[in-house]
Amino acid sequence: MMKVASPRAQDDSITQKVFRRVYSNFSFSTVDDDYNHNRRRSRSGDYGKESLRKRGFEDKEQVMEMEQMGAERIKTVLILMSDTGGGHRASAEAIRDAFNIEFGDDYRIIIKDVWKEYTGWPLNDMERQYKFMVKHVGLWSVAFHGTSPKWIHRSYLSALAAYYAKEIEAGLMEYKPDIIISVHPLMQHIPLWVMKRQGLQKKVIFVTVITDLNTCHRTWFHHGVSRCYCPSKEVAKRALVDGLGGSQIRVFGLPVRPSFPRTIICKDDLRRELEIDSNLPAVLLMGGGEGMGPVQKTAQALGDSLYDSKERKPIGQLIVICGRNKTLASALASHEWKIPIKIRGFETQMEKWMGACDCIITKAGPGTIAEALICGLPIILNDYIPGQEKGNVPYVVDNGAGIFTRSPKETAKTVAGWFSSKKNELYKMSENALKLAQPEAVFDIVKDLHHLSQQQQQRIQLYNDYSY
Ligand SMILES: CCCCC/C=C\C/C=C\CCCCCCCC(=O)OC[C@H](CO[C@@H]1O[C@H](CO)[C@H](O)[C@H](O)[C@H]1O)OC(=O)CCCCCCC/C=C\C/C=C\CCCCC
Ligand SMILES: O=c1ccn([C@@H]2O[C@H](COP(=O)(O)OP(=O)(O)O)[C@@H](O)[C@H]2O)c(=O)[nH]1
Repeated sequence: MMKVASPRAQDDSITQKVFRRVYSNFSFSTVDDDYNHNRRRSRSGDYGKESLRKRGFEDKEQVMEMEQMGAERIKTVLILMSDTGGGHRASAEAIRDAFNIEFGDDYRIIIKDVWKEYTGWPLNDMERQYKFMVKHVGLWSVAFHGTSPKWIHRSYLSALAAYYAKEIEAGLMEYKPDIIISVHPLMQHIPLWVMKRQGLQKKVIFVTVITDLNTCHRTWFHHGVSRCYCPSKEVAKRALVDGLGGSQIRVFGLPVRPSFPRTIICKDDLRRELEIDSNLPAVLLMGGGEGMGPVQKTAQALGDSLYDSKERKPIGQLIVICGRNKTLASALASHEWKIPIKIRGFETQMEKWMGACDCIITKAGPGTIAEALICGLPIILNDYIPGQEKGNVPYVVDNGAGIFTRSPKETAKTVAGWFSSKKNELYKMSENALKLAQPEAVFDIVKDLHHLSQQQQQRIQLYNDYSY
């Protein structure tokens, strides 16, 4: 039977234990006492081992943690995501990698679907529900637009927050985060609600990194965040309209894994490594992490259009990345092909496959689009999920980085043209793609977060120094 959780009602819950250990500086006190304790510590001005031991902190772990608090201690960053599609994890990993590159061991990064691990239905099952809904696009469209009004999604999410408060607190606090980053549209309201109830809003920095390029859902915008990182001006405008302040909004771009801009290997080397023909132009065909969209029909149409039946030879080659869609991979593998083809499952080094190809065909997933732009790949968008992906189409097409068509035959004809008589068009679009790319976005985001974290540390220091 389900229980309605009340975070402060019970003594010695897991949450309280974790919460105290992390935030009460060993005084096992309330939040207010925590500040008093800091004041006492600050007055003494001494964090040496001996001094701590004299004060009764004999436990080795306690002494080490006390020492860390006085100095620049390692900060913990908790990134909240869900595998509803492949884009949220990709962005989370991008942020983690950029933190590591920029700040080394100064930050400990944890990527988690806290809902999945700690809560119950419907939060712990979002992947399956999302997969089901996007297969029935009409249903998704109703869910997406029907939940757009603030009063609808707010009240539902608040009810879920109250219901799972204890579990979510435990989930968040287990990792002792100094910074929480949400890269998911449904991970603002609930953690912020919990943080507010625990008085943690001033201690833990909470930011949102939006991973949709244009027509994103309004659940992304929450007034309680320290920052809302928007990937484009279009999203920033929406954030402003939704009432976020200018000081909360930053527009750096969509975070893409640093391996994309930083892997500078020439196409020939990549093709050798991936065992792709080095002379024929190559088109990459994919459909996000789940291998969605008209991939099979498009592959078959390309099998015809990239074969010159007069000369009896291929004019191009095809790489299909099916992601987690195993049915698609086996259907393609059982087909007979006249052109060179590679059929792959879920790939972990997408930058290599993109770097080895000359253009890409994909549904309008924001992650794939942002990565393709960095690789200078002209894009054929062959599908989009209604709602959040709709606006990605004009984002690409209006900027001259690609085209949109749902017809597999037209797609195949366009690629054949690009690989034969219309090479200039391909080249021009590649240039436009590179102009639109924002390879440094993820570094700008982590640098800004570092700055925020330093500012917060200074504020705490000031408070400790002057509040007697
Ligand atoms: C008044 C009529 C209401 C009708 C509502 C009917 C059913 C409601 C059921 C579910 C609600 C669906 C939530 C809608 C908000 C979605 C916000 C959003 O943008 O979600 C996108 C993500 C997936 O991320 C996207 O992945 C893409 C790739 O495929 C791409 O990368 C894109 O860039 C990404 O943004 O979708 C989800 O995660 C949805 C998971 C659905 C699981 C439902 C779990 C329910 C929990 C909370 C629902 C919250 C609010 C709903 C309010 C319902 C009120 C009736
Ligand atoms: O085999 C694969 C297929 C996809 N991706 C990555 O999954 C993400 C897909 O995100 P996108 O927003 O395009 O679509 P979604 O999968 O979320 O629908 C991108 O970063 C892809 O590079 C990957 O790493 N390996």
